[in-house]
Amino acid sequence: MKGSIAVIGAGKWGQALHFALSQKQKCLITSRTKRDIKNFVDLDTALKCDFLVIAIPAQEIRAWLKNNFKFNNHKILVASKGIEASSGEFLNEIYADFVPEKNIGFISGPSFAAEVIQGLPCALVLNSSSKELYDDFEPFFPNFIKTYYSDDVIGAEVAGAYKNVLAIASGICEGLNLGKNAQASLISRGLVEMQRFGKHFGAKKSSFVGLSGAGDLFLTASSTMSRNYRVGLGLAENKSLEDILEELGEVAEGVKTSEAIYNLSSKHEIYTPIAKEVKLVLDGKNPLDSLKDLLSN
Ligand SMILES: NC(=O)C1=CN([C@@H]2O[C@H](COP(=O)(O)OP(=O)(O)OC[C@H]3O[C@@H](n4cnc5c(N)ncnc54)[C@H](O)[C@@H]3O)[C@@H](O)[C@H]2O)C=CC1
Ligand SMILES: O=C(CO)COP(=O)(O)O
Repeated sequence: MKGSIAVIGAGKWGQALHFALSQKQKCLITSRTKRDIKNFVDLDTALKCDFLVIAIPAQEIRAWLKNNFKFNNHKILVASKGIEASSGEFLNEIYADFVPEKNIGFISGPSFAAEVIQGLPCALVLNSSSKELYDDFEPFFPNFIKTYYSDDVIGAEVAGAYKNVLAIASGICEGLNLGKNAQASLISRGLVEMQRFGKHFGAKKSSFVGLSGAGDLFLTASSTMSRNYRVGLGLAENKSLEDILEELGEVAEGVKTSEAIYNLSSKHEIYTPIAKEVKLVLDGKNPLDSLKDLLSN
């Protein structure tokens, strides 16, 4: 189907992107389980589209690609934010086994699905080594989403994944009533930390002070609308991770991504104290001890 577009994955973000991409043209959507959404189709029909937007959780992507995907000259935008914990691979590395680099881009920037699905204003960065891919996708987006182009794929990947881990830390800080000073210091130190981590993998500094880095971090690390922030609040209340995730009922990418960052930082000897403490708390360390270790001399 020439010029046709489909969203794969009908979770919160997939549905919000489907809403946005349906404003100017018909947009199909598919998911593992059938949903009562306009223009819902089966996977085979969706895969016949030229343009795909894939919004499935980071840890599921490799298996999904292996079991379901056959490249047919598609142009693809990846909407997920995370790092695969089992391998430590960034999403662009996973997709590289299935899709040529010039055919793929990665969405980043501050964008709660709950606001996008109401048509509220939002700015997104479409990151790809191919400006042509950006030019192809840009006309699909509605007026309420302002899009920017960046070629810093790894910068967007690191920023989008890392901010989820920092949102957990910030939620812990809030839940422990440690105050706004402590929270602001965690968030700003987190920004420096994610930039240091990203630099190691070739990310550009500018991505961290823009929408993909500071923009998404400030949003996610300061709002109960964020699932990752709510994980932090639950940890501060000494709830078990199992209970927190069951209550959430949606993906919180920071949980597995903290493990990936911890392992990558150990392997590459990168100083990432906040991500490390988040991993330790998720493994059972007392949250207050952890925040004390981060915040006191
Ligand atoms: N919700 C939001 O505001 C935003 C989410 N994202 C990212 O988008 C990704 C998806 O998040 P949400 O849609 O919000 O999560 P969600 O928890 O609402 O939905 C996840 C969806 O993925 C599907 N899924 C899970 N495992 C699958 C598998 N093995 N194969 C196929 N489909 C599978 C589920 O059926 C569900 O429809 C995450 O990486 C998240 O970080 C990015 C920006 C905003
Ligand atoms: O990435 C997001 C907003 O940009 C959504 O964050 P959460 O997954 O923490 O809700």
